[in-house]
Amino acid sequence: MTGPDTVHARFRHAYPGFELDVDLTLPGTGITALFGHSGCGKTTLLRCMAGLQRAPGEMTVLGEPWQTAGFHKPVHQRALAYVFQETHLFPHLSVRRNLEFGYRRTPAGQRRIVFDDAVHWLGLEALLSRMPAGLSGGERQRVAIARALLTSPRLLLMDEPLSALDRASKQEILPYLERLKDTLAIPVVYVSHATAEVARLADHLVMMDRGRVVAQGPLQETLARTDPPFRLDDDAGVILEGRLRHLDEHWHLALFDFGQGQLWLRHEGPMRPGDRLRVQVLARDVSLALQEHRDQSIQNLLPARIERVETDVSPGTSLVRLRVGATPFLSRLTTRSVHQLGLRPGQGVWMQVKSVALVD
Ligand SMILES: Nc1ncnc2c1ncn2[C@@H]1O[C@H](COP(=O)(O)OP(=O)(O)OP(=O)(O)O)[C@@H](O)[C@H]1O
Repeated sequence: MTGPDTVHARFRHAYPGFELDVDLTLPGTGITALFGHSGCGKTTLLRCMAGLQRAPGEMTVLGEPWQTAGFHKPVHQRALAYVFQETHLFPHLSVRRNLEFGYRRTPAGQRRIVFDDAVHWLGLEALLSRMPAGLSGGERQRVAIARALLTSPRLLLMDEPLSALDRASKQEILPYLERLKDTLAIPVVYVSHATAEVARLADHLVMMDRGRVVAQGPLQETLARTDPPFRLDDDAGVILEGRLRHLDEHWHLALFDFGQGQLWLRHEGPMRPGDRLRVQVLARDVSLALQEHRDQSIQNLLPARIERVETDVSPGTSLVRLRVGATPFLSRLTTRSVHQLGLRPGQGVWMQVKSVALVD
């Protein structure tokens, strides 16, 4: 399905020993994460979308054809920005001049992003007169992203933009990317290996395996899929979105409301009631009981219904897919427990959640 509010990409391309064959329709706003093991074809797909890699197929961006059976819009005529792991800033130009380079590339009548807005969104006010060599890795990447935005793209492609940064720089830049996600009204396709990054930023997820799309959809539903090859081994779990309802200062706990239920999490850092949060609940932190046991240490106890019981990565463990209202959860149990409790689809159970992590 393609339309004025979507990005449609359909490509086939072969390298020796590798074949890309995808047909994707992505939302026209928000961040779509392209996720998958090394070598599954993420960068090749991005290059096909950009037109840098010539491949038979189709590409339509918000109703505008970039590629059809008999037409290939030249790369330089596409309103497209590409942010890489390496920033490719001009070393001899100040931050301001680097940004102006992006800005001036777009004719005045086609500019949709104001210079000062991009500077503000990426927090670059104090860096404008600096030279790239004197910037930290995170600062350089912020400049590269602002420069890309100042070309007023209709599509932003980001290929592992944080992977060259250390943990501290990643933490520094993530809030800026989050802010952009809420401000920008264009589609962003974001390649990443890191589940934490995907969990924090993406709205939509595309999982790839050996050149094929194996799952795609809204982040929460797609991350919670249990059927191979989507399964995320140790990272299997779900992401919940909701609001902070209440802070219990005495016990240093925060009550998180995901619409269909509530969970306690540790009160960390600055938080205020009403704040929107994303939290991760890993399958290994969820256990199940047939009755409501209040006489145990786990604070988070929720009634749930079993949807499916699946074999796991090893035969000794099973993955149970559940729902609390409409919200999916996963629980990793030993296969012996599944048999002893007689767990089966449709059954009502009590879900005990040992730990809930704020996605940071
Ligand atoms: N120019 C090329 N010539 C031949 N084979 C290529 C070329 N570019 C990529 N490949 C192969 O195509 C496959 C997909 O590569 P691609 O870089 O798209 O994967 P990826 O998912 O982005 O990997 P990573 O996460 O490691 O960056 C790999 O097997 C790779 O070796």
